[in-house]
Amino acid sequence: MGVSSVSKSKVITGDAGYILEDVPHFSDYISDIPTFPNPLKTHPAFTVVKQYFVHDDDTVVQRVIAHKNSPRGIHFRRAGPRQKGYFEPDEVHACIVTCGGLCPGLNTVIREIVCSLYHMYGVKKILGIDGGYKGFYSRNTVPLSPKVVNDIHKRGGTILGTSRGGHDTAKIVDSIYDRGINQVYIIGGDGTQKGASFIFEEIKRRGLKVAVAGIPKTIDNDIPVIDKSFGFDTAVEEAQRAINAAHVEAESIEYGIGVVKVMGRYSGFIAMHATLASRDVDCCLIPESPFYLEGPGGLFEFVEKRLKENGHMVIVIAEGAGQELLTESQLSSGEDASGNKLLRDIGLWISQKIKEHFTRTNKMAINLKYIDPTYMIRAVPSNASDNVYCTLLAQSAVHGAMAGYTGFTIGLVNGRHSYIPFHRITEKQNKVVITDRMWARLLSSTNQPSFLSAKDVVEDKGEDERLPHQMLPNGQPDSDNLVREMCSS
Ligand SMILES: Nc1ncnc2c1ncn2[C@@H]1O[C@H](COP(=O)(O)OP(=O)(O)OP(=O)(O)O)[C@@H](O)[C@H]1O
Ligand SMILES: O=P(O)(O)OC[C@H]1O[C@](O)(CO)[C@@H](O)[C@@H]1O
Ligand SMILES: [Mg+2]
Repeated sequence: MGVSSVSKSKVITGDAGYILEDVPHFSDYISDIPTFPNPLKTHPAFTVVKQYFVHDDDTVVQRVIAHKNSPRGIHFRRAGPRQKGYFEPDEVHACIVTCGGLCPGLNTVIREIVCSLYHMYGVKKILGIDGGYKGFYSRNTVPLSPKVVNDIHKRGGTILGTSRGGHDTAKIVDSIYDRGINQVYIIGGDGTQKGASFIFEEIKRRGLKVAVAGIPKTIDNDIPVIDKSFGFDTAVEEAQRAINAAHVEAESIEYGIGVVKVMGRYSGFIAMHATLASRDVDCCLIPESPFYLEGPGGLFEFVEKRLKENGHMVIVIAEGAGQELLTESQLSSGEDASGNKLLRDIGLWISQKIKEHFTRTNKMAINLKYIDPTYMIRAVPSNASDNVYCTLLAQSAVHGAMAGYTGFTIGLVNGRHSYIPFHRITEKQNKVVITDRMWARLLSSTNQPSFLSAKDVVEDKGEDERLPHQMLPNGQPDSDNLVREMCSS
């Protein structure tokens, strides 16, 4: 097969400002590649469905709000089954790997990739890679079949195991080649998808007919472009249990304070949504919204006020919040095996600070209970809606690989499953935009201070410096977040 070079990003333009940010396809770098009719054409479940196959020209718009004269804007290729296949079922040798932290729904995605390959396309050779990326070159593989994965969606975690670090592109691609694998399904967060992109580039460089499909996973919901990541709904639901417990503890005792820490290294989505869902939370602290403790408009003043008014309060804090308050020596040093910065337990820190404040000022005898449910939230099986979401993600990934697409991540864009080029989801992180309506809704629901105006005066920081994530490098507002915010309005 002939190998030709392809440009890094595949952009196709059309009339009226239409832009398609397309994903790579085997035909971009392998010539004379044979095609086959999609076996779903004769599958009893699908033959009755009108227009089951996605039209080759179907694309999904990124920004749904448009003005009369606005350009049509960025689109992604619509996911789904194609008439033409680039693999014969018995030629396929697929593998699945899970990397990074745990997230509800991992097992459901594994299960549904296996079942879609097996039951829809008749693929029988499917392997699990044990223990994340390093498992490609340091562990034995696990044979997967519908029987093996039948019940796994009822369990938290990942039956394949996961890990951080150990991404060695050359060794991984050698292992893929040596094992004769030609479809690689990679489930993981931003780091994992960066790793998947390197694997794809190396496979393309070697001219191999191997499809690389990413399924984005992150409990923090910090992957851009997509509407939300799987497991996020489950995490928010599970966080309610901890918040309820904190509320029960706090309201049962005089001047009770419940502090709950949830995950969210750089993005406060779990904290924000759990707060909005609960209505028992008095104050939500997230990484995107700097806060301060002392003085007018500070956290201590608000805690005192709320305790005087209600006799108790609940604080939800994301693990990455308040890092700017820690001194150099207080910041946890070191990184995990993937190079992610290790964070100090901010929930414990803030609890101590509040206790010290009330002891020092002798204003009221508070009773503070600190609950850290972070790993409990992550370890549960996915709820019903996440299960359905995981199923569709898995099916879309399989349809894409069978149709010869590669180097893509599958994701929901404005409610439609789409194939998104890796670079679009790895180039930045999705964050809560605190000047958007959703954060305003939270502030109006908790009636907590925004902590902004006083800080502006004290530190006189420009908006761009304080909230760099709100602007793209070109100075334009972050349209991904605008879209998301608009969708939620
Ligand atoms: N820039 C990178 N290039 C290549 N591989 C990477 C990169 N970043 C991370 N990886 C690899 O991806 C895997 C998972 O990365 P990481 O631990 O950062 O988790 P993640 O996928 O971001 O998930 P999460 O942060 O949601 O837990 C690791 O094996 C790591 O070596
Ligand atoms: O499993 P570990 O290494 O403790 O990772 C914890 C991190 O993983 C995540 O759950 C997902 O990135 C973060 O919220 C959290 O900071
Ligand atoms: Mg990550």
